[in-house]
Amino acid sequence: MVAPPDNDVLWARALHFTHNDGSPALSGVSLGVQEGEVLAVIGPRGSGKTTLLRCLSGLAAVRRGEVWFNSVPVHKMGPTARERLRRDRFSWIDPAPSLVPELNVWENTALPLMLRGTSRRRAKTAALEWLVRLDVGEVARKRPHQLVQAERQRVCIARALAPSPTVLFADEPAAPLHRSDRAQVLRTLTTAARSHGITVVLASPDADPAALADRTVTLLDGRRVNTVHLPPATETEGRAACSLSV
Ligand SMILES: Nc1ncnc2c1ncn2[C@@H]1O[C@H](COP(=O)(O)OP(=O)(O)OP(=O)(O)O)[C@@H](O)[C@H]1O
Repeated sequence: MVAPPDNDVLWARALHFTHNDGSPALSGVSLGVQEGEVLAVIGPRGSGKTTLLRCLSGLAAVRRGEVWFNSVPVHKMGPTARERLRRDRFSWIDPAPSLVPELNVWENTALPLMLRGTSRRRAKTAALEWLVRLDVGEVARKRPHQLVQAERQRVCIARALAPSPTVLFADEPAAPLHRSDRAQVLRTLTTAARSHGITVVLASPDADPAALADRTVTLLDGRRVNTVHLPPATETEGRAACSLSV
């Protein structure tokens, strides 16, 4: 077994992944992510971006290939150890916002901090700061159902940044936003991550985030390729963006 390079916070080698129904998702992907780097993973729908992020973050168990986090072999961890790793070191943003309906916005944002042992008071202060930064400070006391989709997604982004994770996995984080909001939200996310030294792995079906990233990796049919033709962002917006009208 070859040890990963010292300056890579994440490192994957010859990653293969097949879904339970036999659908192939990754076919020998290798990559390294350096500490503090913003890495864009781009590729068309179904190219394996989500599966790659799930494998790197320990959400999906790796059966063939290796994933290392800070020289720790994630591929050898059991489900409990991977869950602890995700709770303590990683954050995740889904393309569609998902919040706890019974909690208000600041409580949702503070939750990951409290799960990591931060006091409620300190977690609330941090949550409110991040909500203001994401332009949703004024809805801090509302419940998720009182927000529009774009606001809920901004809350999810604040929640992911609030604990200052070592790595933030962002799977199409701007998908539910109007096109005019996307660049601003992606810029806020990447700027905030850089100022806090957070490593970001950001998946996108269009090339828009590449301009904000330090480096771009392109996937096609579960493999890394050098270039791929991607349709303009307007054609890749999909269902989430269509359902968002304020
Ligand atoms: N739960 C699943 N069961 C079976 N096949 C799946 C599952 N999830 C994804 N796949 C398949 O695995 C391949 C990679 O999917 P993945 O979601 O990782 O790609 P993606 O690039 O993130 O696409 P998208 O932008 O549509 O989310 C595709 O062929 C997809 O149909």
